[in-house]
Amino acid sequence: MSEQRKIAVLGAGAWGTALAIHLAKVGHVVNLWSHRAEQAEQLKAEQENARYLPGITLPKNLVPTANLVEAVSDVEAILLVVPSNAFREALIAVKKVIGERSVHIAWATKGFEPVTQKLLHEVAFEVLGKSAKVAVLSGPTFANEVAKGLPTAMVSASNQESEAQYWADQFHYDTFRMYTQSDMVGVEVGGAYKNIMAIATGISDGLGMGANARAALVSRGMVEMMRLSHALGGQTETIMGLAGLGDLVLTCTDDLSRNRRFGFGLARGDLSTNEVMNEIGQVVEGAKAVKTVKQLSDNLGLDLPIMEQVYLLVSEKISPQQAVQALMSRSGKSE
Ligand SMILES: NC(=O)c1ccc[n+]([C@@H]2O[C@H](COP(=O)([O-])OP(=O)(O)OC[C@H]3O[C@@H](n4cnc5c(N)ncnc54)[C@H](O)[C@@H]3O)[C@@H](O)[C@H]2O)c1
Ligand SMILES: O=P(O)(O)OC[C@H](O)CO
Repeated sequence: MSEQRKIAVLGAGAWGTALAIHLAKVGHVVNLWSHRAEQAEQLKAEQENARYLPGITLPKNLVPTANLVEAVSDVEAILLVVPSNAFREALIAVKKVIGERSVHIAWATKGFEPVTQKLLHEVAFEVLGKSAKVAVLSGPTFANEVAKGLPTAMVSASNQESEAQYWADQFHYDTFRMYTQSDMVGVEVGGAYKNIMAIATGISDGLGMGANARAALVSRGMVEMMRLSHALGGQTETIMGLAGLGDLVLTCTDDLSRNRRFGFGLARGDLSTNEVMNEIGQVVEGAKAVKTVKQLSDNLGLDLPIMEQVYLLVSEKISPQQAVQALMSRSGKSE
């Protein structure tokens, strides 16, 4: 292990808790912040996050708290794992506490800022300043598997090589590999777009469209991801890696994915978008991301047909059958 560090993880949902468990297992001292006081108390009393990761004991060197000042004031690194819509608010609160102190900051949130359509590194630079030490952590990672210590690989991306390496060093473990990257745009587009494609494959599988259709959605979904990444300044090769193809395959093919299950729910055709969301009871980032990407796509004049149908379906403008019909009736073209 690298030297023992004191690290704060902000956000005590499934992913924040799993990452905090991992960092504690590596040997770091970890403060896990929840924005709900009763949840922090429950985590302390039960040594378990019963709602999000039942049956997994929290290590002793993981300290739950609902006090943000307590959580971040004497740590050398902060990892944000709040939903994308709460990202800016959480970062502003952090900035107020740390002031000009130099702290390593990263996030494992996947998505765009819904109101501004910005990628999260753009939000981070706005709040913290262009020279801030920041990184984004992404890749094919179900919280439950990381919390159980199953083998996992991720990427740590930063415009400063030393920052990407810092986070890779803190996470490295015999069950965990963290690759470094410099393409924050590509990594963030991959993490946000795969959720939209997971909704699409959930719908397709929910309708019983078969394995051929699922494979077609995954590969054409990757082409859409590349188009958006390229248009926003990301590199095509990044999309071939863990944060693109890797996460696309994971989320589109396994029912642990909430976005995929959300698609299944929509395919039933008898529930509203909100009703399906409530049934899932956890963050479904793809439902927010598809609205952002639709606006970006219109502004940039991109051809993203699968995203377009997911958008119409999530917005309750068409039925699942109409979405399939629209995709299958498109004119032929070269691959
Ligand atoms: N669960 C996974 O396997 C996984 C893996 C990789 C990335 N992610 C990403 O991590 C992010 C968080 O997902 P999750 O799985 O932990 O979600 P979750 O639904 O399990 O939990 C969300 C957490 O966010 C908290 N929260 C809600 N509003 C908040 C606010 N305003 N301020 C602070 N906290 C707030 C909730 O109390 C809850 O603890 C998402 O962007 C998700 O895409 C999740
Ligand atoms: O459960 P999902 O669909 O939010 O996916 C979780 C992770 O992002 C998978 O990498």
